[in-house]
Amino acid sequence: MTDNQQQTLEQPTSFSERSRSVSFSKLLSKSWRWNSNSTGNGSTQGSTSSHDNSPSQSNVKLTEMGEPKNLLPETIVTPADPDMSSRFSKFKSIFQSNNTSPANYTSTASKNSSKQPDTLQIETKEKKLSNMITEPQSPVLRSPMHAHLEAHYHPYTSPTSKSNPRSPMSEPLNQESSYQQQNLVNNDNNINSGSRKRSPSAPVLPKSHDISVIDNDTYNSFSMNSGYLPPAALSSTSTTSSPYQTRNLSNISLNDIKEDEQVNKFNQYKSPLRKGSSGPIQKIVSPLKTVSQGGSPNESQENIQPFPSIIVGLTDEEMDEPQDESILRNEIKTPQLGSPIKENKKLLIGGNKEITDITILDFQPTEPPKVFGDKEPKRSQRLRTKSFSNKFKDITVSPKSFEKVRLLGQGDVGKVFLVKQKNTNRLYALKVFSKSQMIKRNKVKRVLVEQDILATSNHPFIVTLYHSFQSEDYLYLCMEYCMGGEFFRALQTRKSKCICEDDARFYTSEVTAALEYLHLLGFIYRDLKPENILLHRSGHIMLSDFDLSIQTQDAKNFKIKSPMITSGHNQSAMIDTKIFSDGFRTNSFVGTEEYIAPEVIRGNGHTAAVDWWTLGILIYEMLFGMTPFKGADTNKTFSNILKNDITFPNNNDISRHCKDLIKKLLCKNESKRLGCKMGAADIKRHPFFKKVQWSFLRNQEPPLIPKLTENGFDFVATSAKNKKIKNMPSKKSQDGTNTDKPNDESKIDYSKIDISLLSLEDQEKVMFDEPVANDDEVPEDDPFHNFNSMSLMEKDNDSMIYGDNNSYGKIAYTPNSNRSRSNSHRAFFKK
Ligand SMILES: Nc1ncnc2c1ncn2[C@@H]1O[C@H](COP(=O)(O)OP(=O)(O)OP(=O)(O)O)[C@@H](O)[C@H]1O
Repeated sequence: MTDNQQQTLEQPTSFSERSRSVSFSKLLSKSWRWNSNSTGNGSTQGSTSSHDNSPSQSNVKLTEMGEPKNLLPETIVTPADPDMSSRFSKFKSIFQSNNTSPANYTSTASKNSSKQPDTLQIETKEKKLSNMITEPQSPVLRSPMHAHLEAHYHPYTSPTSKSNPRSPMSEPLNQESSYQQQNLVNNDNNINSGSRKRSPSAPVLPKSHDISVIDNDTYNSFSMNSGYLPPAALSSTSTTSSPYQTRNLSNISLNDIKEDEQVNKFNQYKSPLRKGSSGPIQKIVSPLKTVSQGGSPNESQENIQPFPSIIVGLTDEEMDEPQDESILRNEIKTPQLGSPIKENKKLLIGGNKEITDITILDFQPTEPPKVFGDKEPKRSQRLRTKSFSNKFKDITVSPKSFEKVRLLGQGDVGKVFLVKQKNTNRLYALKVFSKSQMIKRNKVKRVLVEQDILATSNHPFIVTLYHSFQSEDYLYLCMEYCMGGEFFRALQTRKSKCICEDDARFYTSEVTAALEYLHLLGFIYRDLKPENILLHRSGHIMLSDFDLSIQTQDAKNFKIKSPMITSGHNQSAMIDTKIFSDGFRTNSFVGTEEYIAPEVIRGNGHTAAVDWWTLGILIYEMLFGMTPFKGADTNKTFSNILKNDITFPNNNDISRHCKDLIKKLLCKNESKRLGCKMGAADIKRHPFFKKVQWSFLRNQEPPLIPKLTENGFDFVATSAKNKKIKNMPSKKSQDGTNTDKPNDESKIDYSKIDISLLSLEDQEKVMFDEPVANDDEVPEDDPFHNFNSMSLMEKDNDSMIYGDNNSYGKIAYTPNSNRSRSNSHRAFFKK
């Protein structure tokens, strides 16, 4: 299809107004509490949804689940505990004060948790329950996201920020708002097309929410009181009339981080979708003990589970079978290193009969030899003992090794900077997370997952992690700089906001390969969307942003010796990737509104099949410039996702095979969806990909090549300007005194500085000035102890060198004229 032809496609009218990109996940990290004093009011602050499909307009008033510090702000104060004398004690204390649920984080944290918060927690929950029963009307759903957003975008007018001064987010978020606006400007500068703005990472939400949710003839009706939808789903059922809702929220990623609670609810409730279901149908296991740092502080005592708990779905027959308890706990009884695991038939491989070719080796690390005797540093072995750890060595850089070039993007707890390594001139994308923000918003486990996936991955279509390290106040992930930025932006530069089928096939095949790889490692990505696909300077894709992903099993313990190779296809071997997540379900509410799979909305647990659903939406969006189920509001979108059949704009240019692929990926029944049998292999075998040479994907000519425009960012000038600022900013210690010291790091005691009191500009300076904290300096009871600091071996470094054709400049995307001739196996060998 030519570009001109593309212009004839139906243009979605609302699309130009749509802005998107934020993951709900980033915002719904906390649970909810019933708050009769909530500032929100459905009748006064925004109309409730008139969603006509709602059978039960049950309304409730919820607010962010009170962290203890919300209720008792004084508990935030760093306690004068002699055990907390380390530089990290302030985070430990914040962490502990946030952590009311002992099992959620480290054992030490739990030991130190006071009883008071727990009591409050329980009382709050009881109140919530009783209110749910007794208070029938006028609910307003208020979430941390609302508070965040109102403060974020309307710092002067936000009722939340005014009336809820104890919100942990108000102050920092108000600070952030200007930054984000600035960031928006930066982002806008990056593209020539201004037709559809990308929202920053935090969306504006309406001030009131209608809790009525999707009525679905096919899938039953639910209401708030049914408890079927997780709070995140409910929260996202936004109304449209709030003055605060200045942009569409459809691409906010959803994430109720409280996976443990979700799991428990899920475990207890009887799904209306399961005919004949008469009791709990899942068992909970927690195979990821290594990632057990996170979790919500808001769990009730009885719901305590180490994160992330994974639901293992068992069939009814399986439920009747007596289960070996150790299997249910996912324990692997393998006495010797390297011994094949015998007959661990169910949980490892989901009872799939076809997996007999798989031999799984136990890579459970043995105790590392103690070369230091008693003085062995107490550093975390989380990543160091993984099979891929020989890719890494001890950290070789620190924040000071980098010089900021510019801000690339911003999430709610992290900022991504383009940086230049001072001594090598290499360019990187440095993602910097504020520790205090992560603790306050329960994102600790998320960043560990992200680090895990990035460190584990070694794939051409997954962004490379070069260094990860921490300072006292920040965590750093130093990644390959993807010069082409977001694929979303590249799409926006096309006149029709879409690309032709052939080009879509290219991107789809690369995304499929990346998902296949992730699934092979046991990860479910869960947040596929054009915003999370970055473009390498070559034009190939790079998946990024893994903080919503989940590991379905502890992949470090398994290695495929002889993977099942499927036959019958005309080219490269197909691996059954589904076995790596087979039988696992998790019920977090994660994803992005327009991309979210029906099973996630239903709150019925989901599997790796959600990634194939999102792939279907992605293909659709690439081809038609809009997503297929977008509604006027979130309710409608969810309703459409659950009920509507897929329809295509009237366009004959899209082939039958392509439509068939989309239809099969967007099958609402996940057990019939393409990919449900053998994962990626099912997708790769679809006729749409008939001509795709899977083994040669990275040698194909990409359709769009990012090119730097002439008027690139003037790094030299900026750099000179930065150097003029010689002194460190004025700093206030936590007791309020001005430390006002010059930029002499040896004299700055960072442990006494409350970074959040600094201006954003000054915070950034600290980001690039703090000394690195080596792993053995981070106490075992520090919430970030398990964030390993490591550097990739130099030989693997393929990052861009600063100065290569203004590699920091503005980007344009040029169609690749070589593409049509070169995308074949033969053309590759002719070169
Ligand atoms: N490796 C990279 N190269 C170039 N740009 C990047 C890179 N990583 C991230 N970015 C930019 O920074 C933005 C934010 O990054 P990322 O999505 O990882 O952060 P986040 O906090 O998870 O944000 P979000 O809330 O949008 O998911 C991205 O949308 C992208 O524009």
